[in-house]
Amino acid sequence: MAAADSSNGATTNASSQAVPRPPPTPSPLRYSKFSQAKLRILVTGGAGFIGSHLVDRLMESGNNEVIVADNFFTGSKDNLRKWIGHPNFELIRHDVTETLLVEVDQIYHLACPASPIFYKYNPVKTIKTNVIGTLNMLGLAKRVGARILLTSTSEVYGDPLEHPQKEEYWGNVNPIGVRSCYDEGKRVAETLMFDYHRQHGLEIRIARIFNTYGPRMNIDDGRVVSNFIAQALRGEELTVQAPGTQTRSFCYVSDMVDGLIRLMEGENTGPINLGNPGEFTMLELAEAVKELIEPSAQLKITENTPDDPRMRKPDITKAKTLLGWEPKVSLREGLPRMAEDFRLRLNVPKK
Ligand SMILES: O=C(O)[C@H]1O[C@H](OP(=O)(O)OP(=O)(O)OC[C@H]2O[C@@H](n3ccc(=O)[nH]c3=O)[C@H](O)[C@@H]2O)[C@H](O)[C@@H](O)[C@@H]1O
Repeated sequence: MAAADSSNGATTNASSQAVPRPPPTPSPLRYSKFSQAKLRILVTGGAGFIGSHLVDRLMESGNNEVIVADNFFTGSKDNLRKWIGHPNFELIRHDVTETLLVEVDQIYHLACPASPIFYKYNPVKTIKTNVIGTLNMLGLAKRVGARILLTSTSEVYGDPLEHPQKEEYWGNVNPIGVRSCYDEGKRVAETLMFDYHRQHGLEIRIARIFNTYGPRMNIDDGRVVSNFIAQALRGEELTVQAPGTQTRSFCYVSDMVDGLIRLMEGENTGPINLGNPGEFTMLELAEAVKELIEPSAQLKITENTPDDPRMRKPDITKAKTLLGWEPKVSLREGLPRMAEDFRLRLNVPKK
């Protein structure tokens, strides 16, 4: 009986009452899965376009501590301004090609330039980011027992010979082309995820993201939606790359973030396509921007780049059935919201 009392700290021994108890030792694992008080979540690339919207959602829940690691190559501190100084938030300038030691429960691994002009700018660095960066994050996940989600891409399907693309399709990718640093890099990253899963039992999640747009995209990002909107607002011609009949399916960023969180929280490893199945030619997109944002805009056909996929549209049956997810925001709703953000950042008065 006495032993039980003592182990509960309820001993009546006078001498032990006289000794003050030491304060509890602060543990670096205080908020980790060992206590369940709050989830501690690492977001690599969290200062980027999709990353920063994801951070907003994770922070707004109030149940998480969020650590962002970003090298600011394409991301920006500005995207995270409202969280800097918040007790549940930390921002680390870090390049994922170097190892990182942090105690976390979940890792959203987004870090990698995603716009073709940026990922082709330093292709060796891009493939290092995808391969070494993913290896480093998997090593971290293994060490601390974290669940890890990789944002892969529709580019793993290359210039697809099946339409729409299902997750079972293995793709049609040029292994030595100018896009390969990204496409093949992400394919290897997926391979690494599954090898760590099979060999070490890691909890993995893979999202294959299709073209995503919305507020906070870099104005000079180079991708088609940001180009067309910036051009329309600046009174420039909309540069439709030839032939203009190539298609893409555009997903609004809030829908994408919702899909990523559902995938992380669910039970399926993926890969799972996340994208909006609404499919448009680039000429149709230019016409929509013209109609919704700047009716006087002119179109200009320009030269295309090598290996540009001729069509792309996700089959999202898996996301619907396994995650209960489908996009809510149509292109016609999303374009004006993004244009409003660009208008403010470009300081263009409303007409
Ligand atoms: O936005 C994305 O989410 C995707 O962007 C790129 O894929 P891509 O589809 O080539 O993106 P864009 O550079 O926006 O090109 C889309 C289409 O628009 C055309 N385009 C691009 C820019 C432009 O000014 N005009 C124009 O017609 C391109 O020729 C291409 O056919 C990346 O490679 C993907 O990984 C990424 O997921």
